[in-house]
Amino acid sequence: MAGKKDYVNSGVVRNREQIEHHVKEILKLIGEDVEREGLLETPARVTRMYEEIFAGYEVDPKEVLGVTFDEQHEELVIVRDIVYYSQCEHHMAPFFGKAHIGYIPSGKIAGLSKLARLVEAVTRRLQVQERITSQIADILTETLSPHGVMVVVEGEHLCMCARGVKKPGSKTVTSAVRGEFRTSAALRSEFLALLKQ
Ligand SMILES: Nc1nc2c(ncn2[C@@H]2O[C@H](COP(=O)(O)OP(=O)(O)OP(=O)(O)O)[C@@H](O)[C@H]2O)c(=O)[nH]1
Ligand SMILES: [Zn+2]
Repeated sequence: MAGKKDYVNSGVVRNREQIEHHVKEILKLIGEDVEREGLLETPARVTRMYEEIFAGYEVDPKEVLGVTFDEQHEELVIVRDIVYYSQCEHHMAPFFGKAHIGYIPSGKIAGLSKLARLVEAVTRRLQVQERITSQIADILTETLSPHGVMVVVEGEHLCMCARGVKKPGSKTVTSAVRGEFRTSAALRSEFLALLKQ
């Protein structure tokens, strides 16, 4: 089912009425007037937004890489600057940034768009950045059996900007290395150098 179209969270669609009801209750509990004009449609809007931002639950990330091609290119492939939006599982606040994926194929390559779809599948959920990073690396390793994988994810977390410690502009960078990237500092440097170009 994954990979060919953009997904909505059908669980959210099925439970639309209940979610709308609970959003309305929260609005009341924070002291809002749910009858004022600007808020009348808000529970429905929030629910429609959940359909999109939690669409990843509908996608098996491994299936996204179901279509691969046999190709004897055993050199570094990088897709960088893949923009993602996710929700922190601690506060349900957005975090967003860019994911950079590099791998060295071993006879099998992935369609380039599928790497971006993989990022979508793992980020459109409640997440932590570290797990996003390692899931991408592990799923690529499992599905393509490449010589190596390196993933770098950059993120800005609104739960650290708008509230709490209030440090806007701080960036979190996470990386995951698998296979030959683990043992070769030269490969890791090549990947990082190509990210800067
Ligand atoms: N490691 C990691 N931490 C995250 C991520 N997103 C949010 N957090 C952190 O999750 C932690 C939750 O800490 P708690 O002490 O339970 O929650 P809190 O009282 O709201 O913490 P503060 O944000 O420090 O006010 C915070 O330190 C957040 O910065 C993430 O992707 N990775
Ligand atoms: Zn948070």
